[in-house]
Amino acid sequence: MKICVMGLGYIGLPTALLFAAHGANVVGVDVKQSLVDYLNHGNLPFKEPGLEDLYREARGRFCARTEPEAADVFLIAVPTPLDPATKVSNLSYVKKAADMIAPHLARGNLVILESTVPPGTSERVIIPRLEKSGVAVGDFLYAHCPERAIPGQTLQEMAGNCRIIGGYDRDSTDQATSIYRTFVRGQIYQTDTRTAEFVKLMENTCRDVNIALANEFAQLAEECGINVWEAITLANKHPRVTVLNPGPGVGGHCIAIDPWFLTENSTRCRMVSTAREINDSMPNYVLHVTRSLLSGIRNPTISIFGVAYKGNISDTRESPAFKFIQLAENEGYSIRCHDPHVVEFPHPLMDAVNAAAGSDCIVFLTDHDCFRMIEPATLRMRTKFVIDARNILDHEKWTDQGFAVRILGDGSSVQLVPLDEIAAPASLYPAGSARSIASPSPPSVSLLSPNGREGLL
Ligand SMILES: NC(=O)c1ccc[n+]([C@@H]2O[C@H](COP(=O)([O-])OP(=O)(O)OC[C@H]3O[C@@H](n4cnc5c(N)ncnc54)[C@H](O)[C@@H]3O)[C@@H](O)[C@H]2O)c1
Ligand SMILES: CC(=O)N[C@@H]1[C@@H](OP(=O)(O)OP(=O)(O)OC[C@H]2O[C@@H](n3ccc(=O)[nH]c3=O)[C@H](O)[C@@H]2O)O[C@H](CO)[C@@H](O)[C@@H]1O
Repeated sequence: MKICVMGLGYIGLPTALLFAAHGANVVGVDVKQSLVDYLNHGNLPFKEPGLEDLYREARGRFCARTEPEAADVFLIAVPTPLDPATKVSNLSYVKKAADMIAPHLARGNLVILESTVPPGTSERVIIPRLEKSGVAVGDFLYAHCPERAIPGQTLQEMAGNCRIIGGYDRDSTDQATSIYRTFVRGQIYQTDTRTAEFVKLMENTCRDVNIALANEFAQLAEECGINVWEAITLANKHPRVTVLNPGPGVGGHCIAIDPWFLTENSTRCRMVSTAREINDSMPNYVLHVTRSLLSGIRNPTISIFGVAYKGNISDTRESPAFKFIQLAENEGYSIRCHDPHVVEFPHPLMDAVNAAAGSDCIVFLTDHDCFRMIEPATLRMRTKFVIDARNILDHEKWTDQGFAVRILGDGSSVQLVPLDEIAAPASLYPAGSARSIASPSPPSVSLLSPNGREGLL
């Protein structure tokens, strides 16, 4: 069997290699000549556990090209971004991919759309473009098979997760099912194309709404003076409750985007757009917390630890760090960035020691495991503030080194400071002192460590 995979990114490349490693002859197509050359020289453009081994297994049955060619199966995995101005899906890449396939399409071929699209896109947009080949749908087979693997565990999930296959007709659904069966170990559920499109968007919208709820709980907890992390742990003891984790915002290529795809044609959506609004406002909230800590410090510098959109990956797409940095720079803060996983970022990336040197506050935006290993004693800060927006640190380790730690959602560590208790200017205290955080003008909050004793402002 010959499969032509359109788009060799985070989804298309692993999918192409999985098919090739399981016996298919795969032509991977990407419009980026440089990527095609890079792959054909044996290189991989991004890291993902198991991908190098898979590439070795696929060797001999995978090649990269810039143009499609005749095949039994065409699989589309090109981007479907959101237009930032209109919050409407940009379908130009899937349209182009369908147009590129059409001249090679023959009776009996199967076309699979893996890209995430608004409900109805297959019938209204993709199939009519494929029919320009002169072959009618029904004579070629068509299925939407949304991809649901999570970055960081892509290969494991592509093979192990259950799949939804939405065929144009019975034959399309069954053919697509048997093709995925070559490497999918999970259950395969069959449906129609429009339902498959809708299910994919529902899944990510459900997660977005639940994260928004957690983010709202975090802000409420701060107002109530309690620790949301403890409260979530306790609430989750209930057999029918699962509260997710609050954080500095929702990033990535999917969760921040797909809810808009679901609602773009509707006039009835309230909860979905409110959830988006809450999650999109979290960088503002973290900056608001940062601002209240740094008020009164002259020419303050913020060190951002973690610019990837989530822990232990290098992907920065839609990362909350972008908004936080832009807002902070617009307010005049100097910014330094550190992220050991990320290779390319518009802001210069430094090692931890340099990113923290002379800084006034470290803001942990990403939950990389390696951040837990940082030794605070090695960091030479001007003012020892830490904001843990993911609740990942060993807070006692940091407070022992004189840092005042503010945990997102921990209202038990935030107290109003009576004016006569405001600390003296930072410069009066030696570096390393737990009381080295101060301002000539009063900050509105003070900090206690989780045990309420150390790191007091
Ligand atoms: N990344 C994820 O975690 C993930 C998970 C589930 C679903 N998805 C969906 O899968 C689709 C692909 O996402 P991705 O993350 O792999 O994108 P990506 O940006 O990593 O890769 C897409 C690739 O397609 C190429 N391309 C663009 N137009 C093309 C064309 N006409 N012909 C051939 N190649 C073309 C681009 O050059 C790029 O290399 C999107 O719809 C996305 O929403 C992504
Ligand atoms: C339904 C689902 O699971 N879909 C997954 C999702 O993959 P993802 O990597 O985008 O998803 P997340 O890990 O949820 O991260 C998103 C952002 O939310 C933040 N976050 C997360 C959990 C939390 O409790 N609190 C948070 O604040 C996190 O830091 C990050 O910024 O979409 C893919 C493409 O469609 C799917 O294929 C994949 O199955």
